[in-house]
Amino acid sequence: MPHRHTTFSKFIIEDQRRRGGADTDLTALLNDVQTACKFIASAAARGSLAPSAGQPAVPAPEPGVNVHGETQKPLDLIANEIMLRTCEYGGKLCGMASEEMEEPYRIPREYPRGRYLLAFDPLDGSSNVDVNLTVGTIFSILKAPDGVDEPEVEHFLQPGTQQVAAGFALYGPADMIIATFGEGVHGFTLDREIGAYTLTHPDMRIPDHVCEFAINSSNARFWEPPVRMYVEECIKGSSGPRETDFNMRWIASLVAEVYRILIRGGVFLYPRDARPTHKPGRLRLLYEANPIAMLVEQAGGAASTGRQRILDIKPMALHQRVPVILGSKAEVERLVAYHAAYDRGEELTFHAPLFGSRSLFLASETAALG
Ligand SMILES: O=P(O)(O)OC[C@H]1O[C@](O)(COP(=O)(O)O)[C@@H](O)[C@@H]1O
Ligand SMILES: [Mg+2]
Ligand SMILES: [Mg+2]
Repeated sequence: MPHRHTTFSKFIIEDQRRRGGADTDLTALLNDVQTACKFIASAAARGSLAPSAGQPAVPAPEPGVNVHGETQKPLDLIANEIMLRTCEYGGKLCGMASEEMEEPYRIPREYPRGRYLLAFDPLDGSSNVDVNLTVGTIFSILKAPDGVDEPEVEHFLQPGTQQVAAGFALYGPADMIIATFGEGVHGFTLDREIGAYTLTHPDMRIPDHVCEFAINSSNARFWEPPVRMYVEECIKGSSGPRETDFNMRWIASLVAEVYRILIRGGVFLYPRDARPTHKPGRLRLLYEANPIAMLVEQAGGAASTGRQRILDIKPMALHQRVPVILGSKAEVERLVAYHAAYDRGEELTFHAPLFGSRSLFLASETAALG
């Protein structure tokens, strides 16, 4: 077992040796990613204060509206610039894809190119920046197909099972990195005194016991019946079919929700819904759902769209959205079973004080979702 307080860099090298294959390119790339996260952590921690003397001035473009139609926050773009500038010159990458950039970013010709692709969400939970809540950065590392050093969109469209490493940084009361390098999930806390992420949570496992669910209930009227039924049962608690009480959480920061689930179990849902914008879901496959799904599965949980294992999805577009249901395995399997029963046209039966007196749902309900 690695020694606690082992640094992130040392852990990666030891982990590779233990698993019989040093990959200095991957180690170097992961070190660039952790350096970028330190810079973003420092920028996030300064909040509305001007950049400190020691912090590199990051000339970020003016915030606008990104490819998703979302208004960008200044920190979205500062974080994006930090990721690009910190990871582009190390010689391990041939391209990057970001939530904040419509097209892939190719490594400038003056830098050597490598065999990896990096997809990232520079700042996750952006709506929480102005209210000083936990945000993060999500990253996914893939191999570029052999011979490719001018990556096109299609080269990033690999199923999540092809990821060689994935993780997220948390910028909160403590700054952390939660990562998997293909075997297990490990948590590192930034020791601000020495400026290093050190191992504090080796081999994280998602507890099976569940008493919390996370979903944005303000969207309830748009949900499909399987999701409605699941949430209704949780809300009914010990007086309902689940015979146990549940608590609800919604932080509106995927990274913070997933970290909570890694620590104390539970389930997170951002399902597809009837709104034209959310029919395919809200979260993005390449740099949100896939890296998180790899972490969750490596920690003994499950991640599904409700109908398909997320890591098996063949991506069709760089910024593709997918429904996301993840967390403690048994809960995800329960939701998958509800979706399957529903898609077979079976009636989903529950008593619905919240949704009015109707207690039976028929497959025709799906019609509204098209
Ligand atoms: O605002 P909503 O609908 O509650 O959605 C919150 C979700 O959107 C996100 O903020 C999307 O991520 P970004 O902030 O990177 O765009 C997730 O972190 C979070 O789970
Ligand atoms: Mg995000
Ligand atoms: Mg983001």
